[in-house]
Amino acid sequence: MPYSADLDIRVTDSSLRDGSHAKQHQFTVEHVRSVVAALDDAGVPVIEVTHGDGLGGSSFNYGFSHTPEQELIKAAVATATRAKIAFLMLPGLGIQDDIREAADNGASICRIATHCTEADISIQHFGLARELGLETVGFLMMAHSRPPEVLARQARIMADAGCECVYVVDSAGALIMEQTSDRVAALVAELGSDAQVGFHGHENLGLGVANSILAVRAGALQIDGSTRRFGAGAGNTPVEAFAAAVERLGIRTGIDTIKIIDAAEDVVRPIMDGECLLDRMALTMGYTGVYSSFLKHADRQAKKYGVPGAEILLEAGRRKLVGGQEDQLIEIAVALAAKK
Ligand SMILES: C[C@H](O)CC(=O)C(=O)O
Ligand SMILES: [Mn+2]
Repeated sequence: MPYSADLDIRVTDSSLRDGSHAKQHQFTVEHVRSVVAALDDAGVPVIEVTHGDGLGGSSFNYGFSHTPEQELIKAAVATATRAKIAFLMLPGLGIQDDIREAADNGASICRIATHCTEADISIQHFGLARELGLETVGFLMMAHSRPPEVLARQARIMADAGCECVYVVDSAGALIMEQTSDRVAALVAELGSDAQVGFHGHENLGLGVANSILAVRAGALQIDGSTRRFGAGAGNTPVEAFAAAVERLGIRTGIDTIKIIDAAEDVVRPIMDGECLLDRMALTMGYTGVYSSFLKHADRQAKKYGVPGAEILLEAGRRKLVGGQEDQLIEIAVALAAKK
């Protein structure tokens, strides 16, 4: 079933939210204006703008923002001519008043993320978002860590709470091909016409585009990516590569492929601190199933304690850490330093 009369699927660009991790949350109003203008002109229908860890993420644990995220949201809304502006929130980090403020500032899509076994903590937030007239999206994070039937039950909780599209979120970039499509298919079967299904990929095993195409074939109607892969870990599914590939497959996204290729090179790349690399650290995360947002935290602790960052991540994988347990990376680094 197509997404709408003129789109087969809808793409959300997350470079101004997932890319916030790679930028250590140092986005300025100017960065937001330039990226939103370019993506909007290229026909990207949804652009997500928030601290990497969502509303309220600016903190000692996750990293302080350069500019308050509500200012960034306002700048995005003022710049976009066609694109809708989305924001992310993790219940417990952000609070309900943050959702109200983002709605007042003109954002129109509320994306609520929970660990993939904790959907019940999103119920009141979806209720509020719907009351405010916002479109709703749910994120089941670290989706590689649970089988399709568990995710489907969690998706049902979100849909019943008012979520209009539940995403399989491959936070660790650890899903491989059919592991993606089986999860998406399970959600599609569970939700039927009650809610759409989406997929959010990371590139830690280099499979973002392939996994996203398989997600579409399994029935996903919304796909996330980041232009120039500007996201946590090795980054997200590159929007420009995905747009090019699916255009060749006859799948309509509404994105002008040449314009988004240009935006990646001329607008997004210059504001990145560096490319999001498929290097030892990122591969370790994909291989062992570690939350992509841990990359910069592990990097910092590795430097501080003089221990290998990849070893911190390996231990994080052994411990099966989830988002919110960033402080354990410090403990791991201290223990590794003591062993040395
Ligand atoms: C808060 C996380 O960065 C959300 C996300 O993009 C993911 O889990 O992946
Ligand atoms: Mn992500």
